[in-house]
Amino acid sequence: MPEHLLIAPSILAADFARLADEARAVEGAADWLHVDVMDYHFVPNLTIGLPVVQSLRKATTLPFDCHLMIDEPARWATAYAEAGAYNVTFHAEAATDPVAIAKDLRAAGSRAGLAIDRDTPVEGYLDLLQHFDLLLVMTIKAGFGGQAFLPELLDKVRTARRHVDTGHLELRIEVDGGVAEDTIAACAEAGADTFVAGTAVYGADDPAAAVRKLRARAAAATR
Ligand SMILES: O=C(CO)[C@H](O)[C@H](O)COP(=O)(O)O
Repeated sequence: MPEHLLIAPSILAADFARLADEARAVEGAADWLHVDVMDYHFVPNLTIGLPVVQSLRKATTLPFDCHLMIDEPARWATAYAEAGAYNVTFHAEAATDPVAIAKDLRAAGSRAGLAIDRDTPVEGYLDLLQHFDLLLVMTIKAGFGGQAFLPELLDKVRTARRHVDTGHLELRIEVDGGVAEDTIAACAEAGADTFVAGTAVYGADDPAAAVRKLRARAAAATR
C-alpha cells in the first residue's frame, strides 16, 4: 500500500464560470485536481476539452488528474499529457490497445491511468496493470456527479489491491463517484489510496476544509 493517501477534488462539481478560482480554493489542501473530460459519446454528458485544460493549467499549481470519458482515447490522450497533465486516465471500455496508449502517455511525459466503469469486471485487466501508474475504479456509472455511491463496486478495489500487493506493483488505486465523508472509509479499507470527490468538496461551504476532513477519515480507516 503506498504511504500517501491522495485527495483529488473533481472540478465537475465546481462553478464552471469560476474554474480558476475553484481550482485555487483547494490548493494547499488537495493533492491533485481531477478534471473530467466527457464527449457526449462515451458518456451522455459533455464537459470540457483540451482548450480549457490548457488554460486552467496556467491558473493553478495543483497537478492535473485528467479523466477522459471519451471515445477514441488513442487519438486524444497524449494531447492532455502535452498540455501538462500529471496523470491521464482513459477508459478500458473505449480502448482497443490500452498498453500502447499507456506507453504513448509516458513518452509524452505524463503518468498513465486505466479506468473501468461500473459494469466492467476488473479481472480481465489485472495483467495489464504492470503497464500503468493508476487504476481508476468507478464507484458509480460514469457520466454525472452527485450520484449515490455503490459499495458493491469495492469488490473490484479489493481484487485489484490483492493483485497489486502480491505483484509488488507501483500502482495507485483510485475511486471516483459518491466519495464523501460517509463513504471514504470503506474505500480506504478496501484498498483505495487515491480518492476523487466532487460534490463532497465543491458542495461544501469550505472546499479546502472538506478535503482535510476526507483525508482524516481515509487516514483513520487505514491505521
Ligand atoms: O467521473 C465523474 C463522473 O463520471 C466524477 O468525477 C464523479 O462523479 C465525482 O462526482 P461526485 O463526487 O459528486 O460523485
